[in-house]
Amino acid sequence: MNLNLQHYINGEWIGAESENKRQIINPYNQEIIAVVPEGNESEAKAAIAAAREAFDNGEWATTPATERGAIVTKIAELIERDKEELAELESLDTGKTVEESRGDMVDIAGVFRYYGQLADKDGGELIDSPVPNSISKVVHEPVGVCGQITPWNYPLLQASWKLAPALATGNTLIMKPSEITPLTTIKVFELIEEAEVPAGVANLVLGAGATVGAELSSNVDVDLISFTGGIETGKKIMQAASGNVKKLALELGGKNPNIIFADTDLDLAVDQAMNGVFFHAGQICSAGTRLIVEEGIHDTFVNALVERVKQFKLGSGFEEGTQMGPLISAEHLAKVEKYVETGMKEGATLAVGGARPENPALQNGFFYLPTIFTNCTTDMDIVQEEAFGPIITVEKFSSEQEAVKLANDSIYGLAGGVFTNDIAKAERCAAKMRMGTVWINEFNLYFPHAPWGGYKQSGIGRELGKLGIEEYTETKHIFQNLKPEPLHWF
Ligand SMILES: NC(=O)c1ccc[n+]([C@@H]2O[C@H](COP(=O)([O-])OP(=O)(O)OC[C@H]3O[C@@H](n4cnc5c(N)ncnc54)[C@H](O)[C@@H]3O)[C@@H](O)[C@H]2O)c1
Ligand SMILES: C[N+](C)(C)CC=O
Repeated sequence: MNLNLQHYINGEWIGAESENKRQIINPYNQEIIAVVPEGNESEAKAAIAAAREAFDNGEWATTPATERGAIVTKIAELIERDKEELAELESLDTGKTVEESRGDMVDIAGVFRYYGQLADKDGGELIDSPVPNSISKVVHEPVGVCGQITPWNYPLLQASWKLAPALATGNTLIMKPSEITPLTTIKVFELIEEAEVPAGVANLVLGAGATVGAELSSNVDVDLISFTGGIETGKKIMQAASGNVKKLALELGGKNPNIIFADTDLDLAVDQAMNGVFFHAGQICSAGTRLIVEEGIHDTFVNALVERVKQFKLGSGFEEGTQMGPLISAEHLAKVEKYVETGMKEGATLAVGGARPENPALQNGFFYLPTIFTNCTTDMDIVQEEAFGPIITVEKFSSEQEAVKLANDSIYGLAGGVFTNDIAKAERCAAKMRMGTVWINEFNLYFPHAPWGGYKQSGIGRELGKLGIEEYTETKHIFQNLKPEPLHWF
């Protein structure tokens, strides 16, 4: 593997000689695909010191935004140049199909392009000051040193949502990818180096959350922590960040409702219900795993969905025709199996799946069959909790109000969908659904221009769009008195 399997700190690749190593496993066959250094608090502290020095005494923060934007755009061009290598690395690391990874790489280059062109579009604002003979202006400045922590399901996509805006706005950063899927993040740091981002501005530390991640979250020299991952980890990071009142950006879990009205196009709704869940074996924060179906079409819809799901082809992400790869790890497979067991115990009806595949060719991978539970009720754990796998629960509703009530009965508020031909009804539902993204007659579509993030326990703040770059700025009001005179008040 032609990759710098090391940390990248202060412009240097280090760690090859480290005795602490971690094996990176291909979830399709459990083969070791790489061995990387396992960083800990000392590497994290070294990276934080490099980022602090680069921000406080370097030139990145004061580099003209146009120049920073050009460098971020250069990274996009390099990603496009190496997109096939990146896609194959991503699929090797995560098990997702290479077709999905190719789509991710297009999205990722688009994120860097979007923020590359946005970098110099915020010249601040002159305020029409109410004070005579004065100038009042508002400017946006970089936050400072940013800790960035990402999950294993979309390693480079979630990293791009953090790296691109942080660099575009003149911040310095320390990126910690998930310890189980670091390969494409390592590769993008090779491209960051090739794009000549100054040493110390962007740093990469490989390692676990409880060591490297915890240091980034608590260290007083880190000004902002941007985290994407599970709710429980997010709570730990909130606590750790409170030490120096860091700025927080949290992108957390989801249990995303997909409301199917009887007046929808059935084929469309069945097709989109699968698109909403089974990409990457359902390991998607915004997976529409909570189907809420109008009574009148429930049986027809479920039967059609079950028949389509029974045809799924599971296999290697590199094999032509594979529709679903493995789950990420043995631990995660066990978690998904536990949720299926819970669903059975709670009285849900297993309509399809509910087991590992019997295909001998898949026995070395962490495979699980696409699974659908019917006769589900909102009080069930299988309905309320994020299994983060290929499991759909189906509830019934009889009125628009009931559908929205069910959709909102959740601690989560990341995303949701509504399928109906009555657009006024769809808009009424969208207005009442308490979540950061609502799709009407679509599911799981996202692009750099629109903000992404959650209501309730699905997170704090937004990534993507203009809000995604504002997360990485502080706002300052500069007031200038043009005719200063003593007040003689005291
Ligand atoms: N909202 C979104 O945009 C979004 C996108 C992708 C994934 N997710 C969520 O991520 C979760 C799956 O990812 P995961 O299993 O990698 O999540 P996770 O919370 O287990 O780990 C995420 C990252 O946090 C690190 N980490 C773990 N403990 C830490 C600690 N104490 N301090 C600091 N860092 C720590 C991990 O090393 C990893 O890099 C799901 O809940 C999914 O919904 C959300
Ligand atoms: C890529 N995204 C954020 C839509 C789903 C992540 O799990």
